[in-house]
Amino acid sequence: MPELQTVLDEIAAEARAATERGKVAAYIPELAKVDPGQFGIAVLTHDGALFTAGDADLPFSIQSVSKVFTLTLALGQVGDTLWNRVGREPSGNPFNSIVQLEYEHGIPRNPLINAGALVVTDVILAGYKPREAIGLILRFMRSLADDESIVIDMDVARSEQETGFRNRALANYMKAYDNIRHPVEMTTGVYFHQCAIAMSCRQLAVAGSFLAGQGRHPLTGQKVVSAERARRINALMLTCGHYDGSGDFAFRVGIPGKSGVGGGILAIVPGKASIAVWSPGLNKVGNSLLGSRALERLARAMDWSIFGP
Ligand SMILES: NC(=O)CC[C@H](N)C(=O)O
Repeated sequence: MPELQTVLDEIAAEARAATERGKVAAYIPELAKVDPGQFGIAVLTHDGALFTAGDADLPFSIQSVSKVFTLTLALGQVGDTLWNRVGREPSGNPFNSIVQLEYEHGIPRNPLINAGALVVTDVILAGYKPREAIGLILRFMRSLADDESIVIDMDVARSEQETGFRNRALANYMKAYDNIRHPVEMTTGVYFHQCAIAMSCRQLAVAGSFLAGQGRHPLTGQKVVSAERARRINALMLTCGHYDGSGDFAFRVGIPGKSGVGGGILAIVPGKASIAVWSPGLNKVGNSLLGSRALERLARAMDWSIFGP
């Protein structure tokens, strides 16, 4: 087995030299300003050792990677009753698709597409003011990353607030089926802020590590969720975490992963490691182009695919 640090250094060097880098998300104007030349990667192994390469300490907009963490929070609040309001099947559709909702009567396919994540956020919002729910989510991220310096990028939140008509459409549609219980502006407002949390690869790899450790955080020792819940969240990440690119990601990389349009991906090697990679340029289905490639290369080099060598 090669040295992990050597593999990461090679991957970062290749990424730096890559000419084809994908396209940054432009539908959120603030994200369109991000320099596509950046690349970072961080790996936290099960024994608590951290390895990084490239721009691993630069904060980026975590966007839909936040959906894994809000799902964890919502399951903690309402348990399996969550599944009355959201499904557990891959969508085979783009992350912001609205068509399926009509066929399926306002119940989103899974919690990792926008419609499902809006329901999850609506669940978290119960009993709180929007500001309190945003604080709850941010504190959860800080405690998991063991880092109080994590903040929300308010320019990104505002930018999405100003342009997020599609997400409002999804929320309104589900509200017609009583699957959004708060005013649409409240639920979407909290959702835009959770997406605008800024974190580095290092912080994200640490934050997600409980999913690699059967629910226990390797650095803080905290039991975040049961082993069963960690396993199930990983299963959802594998089948749904890359939208209509989930099959291809499983085929190429072979581990649970969750991407965001900021170009970040959190990937989990159960029992072995938590990985965060970031490169802002996206492929056609909205997943980080170089990030996906880096994970493919890393999983192969370290023999990390859950499907075998
Ligand atoms: N795939 C994503 O990262 C999408 C998140 C983004 N905030 C949106 O709702 O459009």
